[in-house]
Amino acid sequence: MQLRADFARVSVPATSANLGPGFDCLGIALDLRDIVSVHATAGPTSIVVEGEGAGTVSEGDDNLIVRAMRVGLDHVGAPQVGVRMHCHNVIPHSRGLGSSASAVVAGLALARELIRDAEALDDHTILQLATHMEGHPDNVAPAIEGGMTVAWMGDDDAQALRFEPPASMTPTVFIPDFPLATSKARQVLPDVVPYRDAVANISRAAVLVAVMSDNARTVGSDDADISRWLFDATEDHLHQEYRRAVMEPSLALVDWLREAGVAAVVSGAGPTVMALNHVDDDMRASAQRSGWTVRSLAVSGDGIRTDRPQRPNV
Ligand SMILES: Nc1ncnc2c1ncn2[C@@H]1O[C@H](COP(=O)(O)OP(=O)(O)O)[C@@H](O)[C@H]1O
Ligand SMILES: N[C@@H](CCOP(=O)(O)O)C(=O)O
Repeated sequence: MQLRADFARVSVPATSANLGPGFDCLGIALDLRDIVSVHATAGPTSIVVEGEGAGTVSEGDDNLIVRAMRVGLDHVGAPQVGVRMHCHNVIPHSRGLGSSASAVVAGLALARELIRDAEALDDHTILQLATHMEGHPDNVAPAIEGGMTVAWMGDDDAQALRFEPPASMTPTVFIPDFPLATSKARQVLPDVVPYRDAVANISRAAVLVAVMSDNARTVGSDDADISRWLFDATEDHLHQEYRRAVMEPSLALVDWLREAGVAAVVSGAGPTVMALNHVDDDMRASAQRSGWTVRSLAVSGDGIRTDRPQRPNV
């Protein structure tokens, strides 16, 4: 496979996985984007990181975006190139907002922009490669396609359905000042769970998809507003409680918000907390006083965005 271009720029959204009961399955894209540009050069790798991760993420060939880009180029048999990369990062790292999935998807999307036959790295192929790198498909699916996604592992490959959540939905995220690596938050999960917990999660996750896809109605009721089920639909028994010990403040915040009727969940593997329905000003202010960064983020209808500027500025 030959290269088509020697410059590419893409942006990829933050994502929030699980949404409570949909462990390793449900995800939503949020309107917070990392922008990455790359020059293919003959020289050695050089990376400039601005914003999140500046001074901490690798600026060499083991940088996650570069690794993903190389996976993409290898997959299609394209030549490896020297890399001059610029990263403008706004997605917080190790906070449960899918920064690593966004980095992986950005690298693969950059590879697609550089090669002659973009179809060889279509969204389905990027979903496979990115899921393989991440280990689970729930963040990468909305990072690629935007909106809300249901992703699962088939016998051989990852699959995902995408749909548009209600236009009125603007999640609120509560971002703490402490990080938690996803790998660490996965280590505390049990190998087996009680049957009744699995059943509870299946029902909640199914209700959540119905509520979010905005075309369901309550059986035996004339009330067309099903958003009142959002609270029940975000109840989880599979991962959040098991993770309490590694993010006590996050679970305490979830408890506090839920006691007030807010449909709050741990975002991804935490430690960010996300609320799917309204959070009043007093609650926001109170959380802020306790050190949480509180932001309302619209759902991003787009996943990967590609920008083909006239004059590259790497
Ligand atoms: N934009 C990026 N560029 C390079 N590496 C990144 C980037 N974003 C995330 N990473 C890597 O992924 C790690 C965080 O991944 P993870 O623990 O899965 O948390 P999360 O994906 O929830 O933010 C960072 O410490 C960093 O090594
Ligand atoms: N299903 C995963 C989601 C991890 O999301 P992240 O944003 O924390 O990387 C999990 O719960 O481990």
